Amino acid sequence: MPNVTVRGPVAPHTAEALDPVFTVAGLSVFYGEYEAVREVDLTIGNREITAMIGPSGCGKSTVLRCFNRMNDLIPGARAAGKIMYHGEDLYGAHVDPIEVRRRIGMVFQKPNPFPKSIYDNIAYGPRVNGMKGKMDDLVEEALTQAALWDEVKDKLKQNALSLSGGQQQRLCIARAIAVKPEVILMDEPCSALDPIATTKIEDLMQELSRDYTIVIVTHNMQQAARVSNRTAFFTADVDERGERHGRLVEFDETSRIFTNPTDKRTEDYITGRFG
Ligand SMILES: Nc1ncnc2c1ncn2[C@@H]1O[C@H](COP(=O)(O)OP(=O)(O)OP(=O)(O)O)[C@@H](O)[C@H]1O
Repeated sequence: MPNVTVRGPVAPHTAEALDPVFTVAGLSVFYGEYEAVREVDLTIGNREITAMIGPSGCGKSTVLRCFNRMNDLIPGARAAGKIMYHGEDLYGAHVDPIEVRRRIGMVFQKPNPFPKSIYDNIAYGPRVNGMKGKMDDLVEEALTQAALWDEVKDKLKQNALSLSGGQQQRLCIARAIAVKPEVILMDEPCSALDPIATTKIEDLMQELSRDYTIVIVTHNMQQAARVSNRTAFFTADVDERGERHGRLVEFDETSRIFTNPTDKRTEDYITGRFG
C-alpha cells in the first residue's frame, strides 16, 4: 500500500461539501495542433489547498496556467471546454484577462523578484492598479502575511535580489498578495529551495489557506501530502501515433489519494512503481 505519510490537514470537508471556486469541465488544452491535455473535469474548493501531481509532461502546469489565463500569453495555445469561476465563464468574451490575473495571482518555480527594492516589489502591483500615495501599511501587511516582515523591515530599500532564494520566494508571495487576489496559483514554488526554506513556504501556505484559495503544482508527493486538502493526480496517455496527452486520473481528498486511491495508476505513482 502507499507509504506516503499524510501530515497535512485532513480535508475539513467531504467531497460533497466542496465549495467551488473553479469548476472545470471537459478542459482540453492545445499548443498549435498538439493536444497537451485532454478533457479534464475538476473542482477547486474555496480556501482549500489543491495539489496537482503527476509525472513530468502530463500537463499540470498547462492546466494551472488556464486558471488565470496565462496560457493566453503563449502563441498558439488554446483552451477548449469550460472553466467556470464563481459560476462565470473565465474565458467568456467580456472577461478581462488582466483583471483575471489580478484576482488569481501566480507564484513561479524560480523566485522572480523585480530588480528593485523590497518595498517597490510589493508596491508595484497596487500602483499599476491605480493606487496612489504612500503604501507603507499595505507593504507591511503583505510582507507580514508572507511571514517576511521581521526579516526585512529594516532594509525595505535594499534590492530584492540581495535576499536569499527562500526570502525571494516569500517576497514573490507577498507581491502576489499585495494586489488582494482571491486565488494564488503556485507552480512548483519550492523546487529551487533548500529544505528549511521549503518548510517555511509550506507553513506559509497553510497560514494563507485561511484567507486564500491555493492551487499548487508539485513534483514532491510528500509536499502534496503535507500541505493539501485535495489532490489531483494526472498522467499522460500515449496514442496510436505515439503522442502524449495529459489526463486527470483521480481527484479526491488528499488523505484518500495517499492512503486508499481508487485508481491503480495513482497507487503505482504514489508508491513509486511508476513515474
Ligand atoms: N509553450 C509550450 N509550447 C508547446 N508545447 C508545450 C508548451 N508548454 C508545455 N508544452 C507541452 O505540453 C505538455 C504538458 O506540459 P506541462 O509543462 O504542462 O507538463 P507538466 O506536467 O507541468 O510537466 P513538468 O512536471 O515537467 O513541469 C508537454 O508535452 C509539453 O512539452
